[in-house]
Amino acid sequence: MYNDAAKSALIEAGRWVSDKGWVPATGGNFSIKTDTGFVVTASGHDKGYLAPEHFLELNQQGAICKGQGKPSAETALHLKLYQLQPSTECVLHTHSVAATVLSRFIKGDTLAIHGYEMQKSLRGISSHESTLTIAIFDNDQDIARLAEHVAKRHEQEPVIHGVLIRGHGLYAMGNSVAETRRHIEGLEFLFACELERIKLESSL
Ligand SMILES: CSC[C@@H](O)[C@@H](O)C(=O)COP(=O)(O)O
Ligand SMILES: [Zn+2]
Repeated sequence: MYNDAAKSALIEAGRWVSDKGWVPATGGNFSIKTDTGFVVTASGHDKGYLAPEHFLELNQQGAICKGQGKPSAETALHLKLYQLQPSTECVLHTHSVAATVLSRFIKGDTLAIHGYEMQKSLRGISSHESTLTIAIFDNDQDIARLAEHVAKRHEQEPVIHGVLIRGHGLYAMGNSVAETRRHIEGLEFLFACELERIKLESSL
């Protein structure tokens, strides 16, 4: 994808994800692979009101080629996700209430979901009877270290649709912008269902 088209796609994704309430304040960051490297959001902007000047163009190693401001504080995690799954074209990071709370409620390192038809919104899943697993990582302000934890976990169990960062949010990935958006929407629906189920079961 060309840089300008990549920025337009991310501006549109930002409006959509903001309308959903999944990137409050200046939370979230987005990237897309381009023919020369990556485009990533600049740090500290409201992702619902992005404009072309709110992006940096990076080369394949993550060095800045063009753009103003600082690249997202979490750029290293985006780059790691592209490295781990070379078919990944787009990474969108969101801060929904459901992803934030559920990732705190689950004490272990995995969210396991089964029994929901909506699991089929995720690439490669064809039945509600399968178990979808999403890796959960403790939040860390050292993004390079967090990215290394994700890489280590990927060696044991490939990261396919995304990862949860505890008390922080979701990193979703896909082979196109449309697929990444679908993965976010499907996962957010599943997180919300799980939260409702946990609440109901704990009040019985
Ligand atoms: C609202 S604070 C959120 C940030 O700390 C961070 O997690 C985030 O998602 C946005 O960081 P940014 O540097 O703007 O890409
Ligand atoms: Zn974040």
